[in-house]
Amino acid sequence: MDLSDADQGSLAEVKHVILVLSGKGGVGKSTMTTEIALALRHAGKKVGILDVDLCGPSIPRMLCVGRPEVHQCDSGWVPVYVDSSKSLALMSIGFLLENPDDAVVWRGPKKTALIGQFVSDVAWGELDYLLVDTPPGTSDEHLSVVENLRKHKLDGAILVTTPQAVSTGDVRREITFCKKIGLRILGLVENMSGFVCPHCSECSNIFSKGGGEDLAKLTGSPFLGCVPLDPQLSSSVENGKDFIQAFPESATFAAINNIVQAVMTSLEAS
Ligand SMILES: Nc1ncnc2c1ncn2[C@@H]1O[C@H](COP(=O)(O)OP(=O)(O)OP(=O)(O)O)[C@@H](O)[C@H]1O
Ligand code: SF4
Repeated sequence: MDLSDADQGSLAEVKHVILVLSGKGGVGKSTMTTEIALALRHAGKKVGILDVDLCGPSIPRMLCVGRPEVHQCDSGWVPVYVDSSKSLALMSIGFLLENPDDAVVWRGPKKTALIGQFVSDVAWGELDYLLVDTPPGTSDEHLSVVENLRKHKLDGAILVTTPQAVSTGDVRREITFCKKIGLRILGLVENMSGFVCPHCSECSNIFSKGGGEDLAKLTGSPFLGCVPLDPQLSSSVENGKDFIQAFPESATFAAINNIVQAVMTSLEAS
């Protein structure tokens, strides 16, 4: 879609916007959003994360920013910068909620209005990539995010799944959702694919592996790669530590980095 800068509002200086989706909760969508953002920053990109997961905004905890006071400027809400170089910016719906538990009981129109405002009113400034972390599933909130982003800018979606979720069909529903609304699937990520031993770094496939890749082939979607279940990743995420900075030689970082390189190649070539 070719829009003038004025039409693109606060996303005028954002080069690429990517939605991160998952068919069900707990598959590691927020973890993947965070790690993809950190890996993009590691690759020298300016990155933003918009966390619209009203029912569980977990990115602020993963990036150790707590609940800062959010300020407004003439062009909208000022995002919170995770680092002093201002190369990673975050805006979470959790920052604006007086009581985060309230959102769970809000009715659809209130959620939809807040999401609409959120998408248009953050003063991102110049960014290479904006990742949008959504609630699990395919609901009206997703449609609202997609509709609002499409008025501005939207490249496509990364779908996160686990080997078990592939077999339950959740990810198939997600693929159908994207196809129905004409949203480009940038690719599938199979998370928690194998277990990395914290003692010897050997990766064992506890659950069946490769279902994500097969499904991607079957549905004509790109497959971006597998990320193993790694205790060091989960403890970094739980403690708000930068996994990539702490374990740059790990197989898990290599896997995340391959995914990021594939996304950059696909978007920057087109
Ligand atoms: N590859 C991984 N290795 C180890 N732990 C992981 C991995 N991916 C996710 N986790 C852990 O799994 C838990 C769930 O992850 P996360 O919160 O990212 O899921 P989610 O899909 O965003 O869930 P929801 O949408 O319900 O918020 C977290 O404790 C996270 O640390
Ligand atoms: S993979 Fe090897 S080092 Fe790790 S727990 Fe199993 S036997 Fe021990």
